[in-house]
Amino acid sequence: MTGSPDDGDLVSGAPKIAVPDDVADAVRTLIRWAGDDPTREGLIDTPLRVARAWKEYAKGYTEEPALHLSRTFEEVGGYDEIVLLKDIPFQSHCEHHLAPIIGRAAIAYLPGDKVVGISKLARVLHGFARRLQVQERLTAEVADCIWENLEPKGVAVVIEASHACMTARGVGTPGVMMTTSRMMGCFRDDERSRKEVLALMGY
Ligand SMILES: Nc1nc2c(ncn2[C@@H]2O[C@H](COP(=O)(O)OP(=O)(O)OP(=O)(O)O)[C@@H](O)[C@H]2O)c(=O)[nH]1
Ligand SMILES: [Zn+2]
Repeated sequence: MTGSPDDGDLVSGAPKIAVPDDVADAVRTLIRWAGDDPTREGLIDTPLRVARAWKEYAKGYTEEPALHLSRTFEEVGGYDEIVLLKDIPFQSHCEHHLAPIIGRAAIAYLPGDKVVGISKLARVLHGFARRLQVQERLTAEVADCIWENLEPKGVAVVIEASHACMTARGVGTPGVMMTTSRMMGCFRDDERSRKEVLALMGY
């Protein structure tokens, strides 16, 4: 593979991965298309930075989020109520414009026999968020992953996010938030359970 693994003047920050020449060229083309000169000093290293940044934004493609749920605990002192992690910040990118989606998620489940370390719920969210997404699919993927792997009695996922494709361009509506939810099991079928989980989430 051709590319630039150890660019001398990019010495700080995260370890530098090699960037294939065609990827850097694509960024140069985009800069030129945007109206600037990719050979001017301030933009010389930008193609490498952008390419590496995209590997971070898209880190989810290199992981299988379900694996975060493989270590479960079956003995949690008879706890059989809702477990909720809320206000989980996340970042994603919309698949239509490659623009940032910045939001917060609330993820709840009513355990069956399996309970998972609480950080794992956020790991599952990030595993799906660090891909090109639409918010509806992100919401569904997180809920389905928990449903299939923890076999709980219910799963509820609510995501609120701001889409830069709506705030920084296009319709131009800063501050507008999109809300999506997915309810499964008791949270879908039983109105009291759904009300309880939504109240715990603050809705
Ligand atoms: N349902 C949904 N739509 C999204 C999401 N992210 C972006 N969009 C929308 O995707 C649509 C793409 O519409 P197009 O008409 O193909 O693209 P566009 O001409 O750039 O549209 P505008 O954003 O209205 O300028 C836009 O309405 C976006 O607001 C998302 O997560 N879910
Ligand atoms: Zn978009």
